[in-house]
Amino acid sequence: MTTAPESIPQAPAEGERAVYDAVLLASFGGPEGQDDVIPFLRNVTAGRGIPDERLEEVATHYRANGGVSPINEQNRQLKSALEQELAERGIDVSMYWGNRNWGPYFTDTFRQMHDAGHRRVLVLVTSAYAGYSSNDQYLEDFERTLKDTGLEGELTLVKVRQFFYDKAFTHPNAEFLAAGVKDVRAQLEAGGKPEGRIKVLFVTHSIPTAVAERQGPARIKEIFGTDVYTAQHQALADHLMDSVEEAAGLDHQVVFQSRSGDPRTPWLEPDINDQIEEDADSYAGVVVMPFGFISDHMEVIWDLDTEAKETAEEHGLAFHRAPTTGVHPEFVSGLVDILGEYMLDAEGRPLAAGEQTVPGDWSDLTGDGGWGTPLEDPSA
Ligand SMILES: CC1=C(CCC(=O)O)c2cc3nc(cc4[nH]c(cc5[nH]c(cc1n2)c(C)c5CCC(=O)O)c(CCC(=O)O)c4C)C(CCC(=O)O)=C3C
Ligand SMILES: [Fe+2]
Repeated sequence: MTTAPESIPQAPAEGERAVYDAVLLASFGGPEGQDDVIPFLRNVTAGRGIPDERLEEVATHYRANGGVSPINEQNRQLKSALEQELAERGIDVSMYWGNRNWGPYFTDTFRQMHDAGHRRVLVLVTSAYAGYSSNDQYLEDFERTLKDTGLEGELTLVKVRQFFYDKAFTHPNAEFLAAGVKDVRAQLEAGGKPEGRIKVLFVTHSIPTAVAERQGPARIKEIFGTDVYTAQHQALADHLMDSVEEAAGLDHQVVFQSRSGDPRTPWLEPDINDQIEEDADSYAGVVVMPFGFISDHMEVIWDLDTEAKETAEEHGLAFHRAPTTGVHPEFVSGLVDILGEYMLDAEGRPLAAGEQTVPGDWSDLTGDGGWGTPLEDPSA
């Protein structure tokens, strides 16, 4: 079992505990109609050497869904659920929403917040893990947006910590795992294979191995024997398997989806489809846990509900795709607890606190020597 002896979350840094007047929900963004699809994909891949054939292929995933990604509607729902939870707790703060790749863009949201008189903004990013795409790239976006809007020195932004190790994220996922195992057991029973072996596949977004290798700190690489991006997922997967009774004795593995970029550039493996194929002779069913994501956006519904499901069916495996945290009540209230670690009341006390459930020292999960050029095209 790969667990660190100490449990240390990332604490708010000096000066990050303050009185805030706005909370920004910061996300990826997605197209909302057929005409948006290609401009959106160009925004996502700007200057990063994703081949046109790959863009065309990804476009078909969106086109099959009317050119609409579910992600924006999911973020609207998360924003209103957070607003409701904040109001119920009497926390007086205005909520905003902005995206990296589609409207409402950060530039518009930043101006809107400033026009409304807000100066100290607490930022919640819709990614549970620390990594270049899920953390640092957002910080780069915020810096560029402050420059572009001339709001440097006017708006102060503080991004809250990652939360894959917090009850906000682990409790709903534990519930999903238990339900998934029960469902696959029921499917096997109904199919006359009650003794069939079940495997739990924990799936997350692949990233280039070179980007993963640049991330520190070294202590985590030593404990887990892998890169820090994978280690965060491994720690949560192990924790869920340990804490969910229904999953006792089952095999599990962290696998990856949605690789892109130049085919010659190595990305983290195995791909979920390859792993399902490899496991087909040894197992009767799979529980797929998309715990790399917080909502059922396009990458989840395409790569898992379409592709991975087909792969499993081709090989006669029972299949269950677990939900993502979405607007699960424990997720929403747990996120407000985490926001509350940073927000001080009139007496200078934090309004709330999250709770670390995955053991380990998860402080300071950044790129050790800088990220370099994370996604350079080897053919360039
Ligand atoms: C780690 C990670 C997360 C998880 C953390 C997080 O949640 O933030 C994530 C989330 C998402 N990725 C998404 C969509 C896309 N990602 C792409 C491309 C890429 N993702 C990468 C990494 C990640 N991505 C990387 C290293 C690339 C290569 C180029 C680049 O660095 O940009 C591309 C380009 C086309 C292609 O797939 O090649 C698209 C369309 C959507 C929206 C889905 C929707 O519309 O519902 C979401 C939430
Ligand atoms: Fe992505």
